[in-house]
Amino acid sequence: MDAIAIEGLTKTYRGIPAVDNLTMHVPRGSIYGFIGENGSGKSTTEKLICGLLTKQGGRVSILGRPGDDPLVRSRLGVLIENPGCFPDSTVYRNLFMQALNLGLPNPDKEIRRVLSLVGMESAAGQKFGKCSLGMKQRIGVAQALMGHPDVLVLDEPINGLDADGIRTIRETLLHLAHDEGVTVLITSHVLGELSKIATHYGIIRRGHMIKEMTAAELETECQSFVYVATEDDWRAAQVLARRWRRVEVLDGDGQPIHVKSSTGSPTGGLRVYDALDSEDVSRYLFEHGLFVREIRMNRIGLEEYYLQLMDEQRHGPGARMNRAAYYGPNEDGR
Ligand SMILES: Nc1ncnc2c1ncn2[C@@H]1O[C@H](COP(=O)(O)OP(=O)(O)OP(=O)(O)O)[C@@H](O)[C@H]1O
Repeated sequence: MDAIAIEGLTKTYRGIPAVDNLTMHVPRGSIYGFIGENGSGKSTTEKLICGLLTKQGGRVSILGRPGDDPLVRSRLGVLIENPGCFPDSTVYRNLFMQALNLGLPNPDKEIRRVLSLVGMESAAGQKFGKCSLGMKQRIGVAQALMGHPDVLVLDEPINGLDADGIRTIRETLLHLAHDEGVTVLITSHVLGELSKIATHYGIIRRGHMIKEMTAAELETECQSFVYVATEDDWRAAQVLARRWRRVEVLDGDGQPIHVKSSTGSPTGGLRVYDALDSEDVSRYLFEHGLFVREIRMNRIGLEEYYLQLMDEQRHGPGARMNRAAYYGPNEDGR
């Protein structure tokens, strides 16, 4: 059963749709990465799920009950935008008030539990307003975790966190989903981090869900390629493009270099798509007098898959090929 099921959800601001006939299925116990460009409608959707906004149309069901059922609302833990905390009260006091709101029987124990989950025990006595941005984010997550919610809705929870904070939140969410069966709906623009924890994805554009998929489906859809580094990547690209349909030259960060005119720029290897065997590539280069420094099979990740999907949405299928340094049969007069 889905923890969150949405059909035909619609919300307009002054007649302009922010969420447009949206469908969404968040399975129980999943970590659902909700992805989209700025202004695509993620926060609005989350606010509609949590009842912080009124929908104009559609159905939201949470844990099998209508989204506005008070029983269901009490099972949600929410962090959307900034934590709702009083700046002049201590972190402990803020969480204590939250515990009272939720009617928790042992506030002190619960406050210590959630602060320890986000690694913020030492901040209990500090005024919230004096906490750093990253500390506030962690405290916001702690607040959402109070009362052992069944469903967590987290909007950009790792915004402003340092590496240690990101790891702490990652481990906490993995623990909650795996060991306690908590469902997590999470938005983040840090796709590399999201892909370390998400079991499912929903990709939204202009208020409309354009794709829902499991992490395993993403894996199959992400194209595989042979990564190869040579003594002269630009020459190797030209040689390889005679045999394979698509070859990209990468920069030092492993990103495809834009436009073929940058032949002089430093490189970080090549991607050879459609080559099923790295040995084939290696042999072909050797036959053409090129020395291979490194070679392995690899796949594109979530970030590239997402950028490719967005390019295709904007410009139609195949748009990505125009973005990168692309060596193929029609390039360079060959
Ligand atoms: N209170 C509001 N009044 C008017 N328009 C709004 C309001 N809140 C959001 N919008 C508009 O609704 C659309 C969706 O906004 P939303 O904040 O849901 O996007 P988002 O995907 O969360 O963006 P981001 O990734 O930047 O946080 C945007 O065009 C935004 O300008």
